[in-house]
Amino acid sequence: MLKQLGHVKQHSLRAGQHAFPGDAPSARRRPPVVAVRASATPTEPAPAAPQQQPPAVTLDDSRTQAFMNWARGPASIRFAGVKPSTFAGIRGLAASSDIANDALIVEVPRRSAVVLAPKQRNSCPGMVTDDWWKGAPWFAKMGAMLIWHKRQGGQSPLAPWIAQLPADAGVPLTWSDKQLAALQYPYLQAQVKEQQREWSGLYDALRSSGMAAGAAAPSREEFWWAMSVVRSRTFSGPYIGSTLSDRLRLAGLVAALVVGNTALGLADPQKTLSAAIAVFLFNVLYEVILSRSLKQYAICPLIDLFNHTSAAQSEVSYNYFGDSYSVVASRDFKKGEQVFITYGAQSNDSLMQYYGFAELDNPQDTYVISDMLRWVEGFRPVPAARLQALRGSSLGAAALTNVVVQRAGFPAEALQALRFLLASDAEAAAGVSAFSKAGSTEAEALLAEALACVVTAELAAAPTSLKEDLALQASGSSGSGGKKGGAGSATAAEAMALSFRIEKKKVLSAVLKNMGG
Ligand SMILES: C[S@@+](CC[C@H](N)C(=O)[O-])C[C@H]1O[C@@H](n2cnc3c(N)ncnc32)[C@H](O)[C@@H]1O
Repeated sequence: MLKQLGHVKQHSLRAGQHAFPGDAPSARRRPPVVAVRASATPTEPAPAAPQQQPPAVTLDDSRTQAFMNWARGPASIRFAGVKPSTFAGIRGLAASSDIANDALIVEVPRRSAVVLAPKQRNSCPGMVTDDWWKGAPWFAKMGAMLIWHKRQGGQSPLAPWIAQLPADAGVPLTWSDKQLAALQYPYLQAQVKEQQREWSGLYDALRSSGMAAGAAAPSREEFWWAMSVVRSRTFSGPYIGSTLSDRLRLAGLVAALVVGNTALGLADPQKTLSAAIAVFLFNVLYEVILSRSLKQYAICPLIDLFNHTSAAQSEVSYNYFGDSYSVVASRDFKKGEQVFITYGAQSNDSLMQYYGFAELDNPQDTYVISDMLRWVEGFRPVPAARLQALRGSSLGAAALTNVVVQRAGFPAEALQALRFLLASDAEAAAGVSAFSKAGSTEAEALLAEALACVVTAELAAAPTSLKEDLALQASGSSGSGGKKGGAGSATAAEAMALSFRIEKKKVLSAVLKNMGG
């Protein structure tokens, strides 16, 4: 085993999109949840039964061998106890020997990672213009960096890592409308359409004014591939402006100035020393403060082979003293087991959109009801004046749009809006603000009935039931007769869409169960 990191200053990094709250669909921000019935104790999702892990099949194709030789050779990646393997066809890292809790498993020096620091200069010289670089979002810059390295071929110091990247990230971004429809989930379908528009815009901007003179533009497929790879493999965390060696250099420089000043008799030695200490401390404190607000992004070869489970506790950390990224085991692993890390608390919506898979019984999963008002109207027509009053209130109709439902219940704003809509004219005269808390037993019973109707209607609107989907999955078919193939193929997309919609329907069924329905 490599040395343990217990005493070393570390900063945890998170999977890419977490760093950008503005990037994250609002659905990923979990609102406070309110049980739909005051009397009902919301049941937490039952702890998932330990799942039978598929056996590890060691990967020893020539690309993997070249990559591992590069990792332990020129890239100076330190690793112990893990090896690339597949598990039911999915590549990941298996324990090659027993691993003890707290053991350092992988450590990647910064120079062997693809890193984007704040205000980093154009890192694709001769390929993109400085103007494009300044205005592009982080994942487009890192995508351009991947393409830049790819174009360097064998000249790139990262060539063996680039060569073994997946040819298709398998995310819904590139799915057909039919495949997107198989998600049976309007919220994510809308998110993916929005992403397609955004990424098309980024590509058009790159083509129209972003390429340096004489450089050929990548194809749209290549640019989207690079950005998808980036979004599914990047971790982000606080940015530390200087490494330890930078700081030691600064301390050396300050010390030299003090000695020089004193030797030449230019100033009072006591004052010079105080000023030097102040300069050094200011520099250190400035960077500590800076590191809280600035982010760095990193794709770390080998670490990027860890798959995710929300049950794992290991995260990627930046190790300041070693200027490296590392992963430490958060429990014991037996030889042959898959070693997972966590990409952070993520619902299946973001796992599906940016990583192309849905986690079974994901405790972080939610269900976003795009248009709750539609189902409320089905339960009981809402007078136009009442709706008008809701729209004009501080809550607004947004309280019933993209409503994030957790297994334990509905968000407080949706409940408040619904109580207001269901109230009698006399009660509603008090205004929306009077409905933030539970009302009379009868009013709450009516609310629970309306919510059960909403959930049932959302489930019924899906073309297939949970039972049918489970039967389809058990039969080994994804239901559309797509052609067979690996990740990114029609069959893989349909199988992913099927497992995703099963998980979504399980969330809604749990909501109904928690309501006593
Ligand atoms: C950081 S990479 C992990 C290594 C990846 N499996 C590979 O072969 O390169 C993230 C990608 O791995 C896959 N992945 C990660 N965790 C997974 C899981 N629990 N189930 C299925 N696929 C997973 C997804 O395709 C995701 O986009």
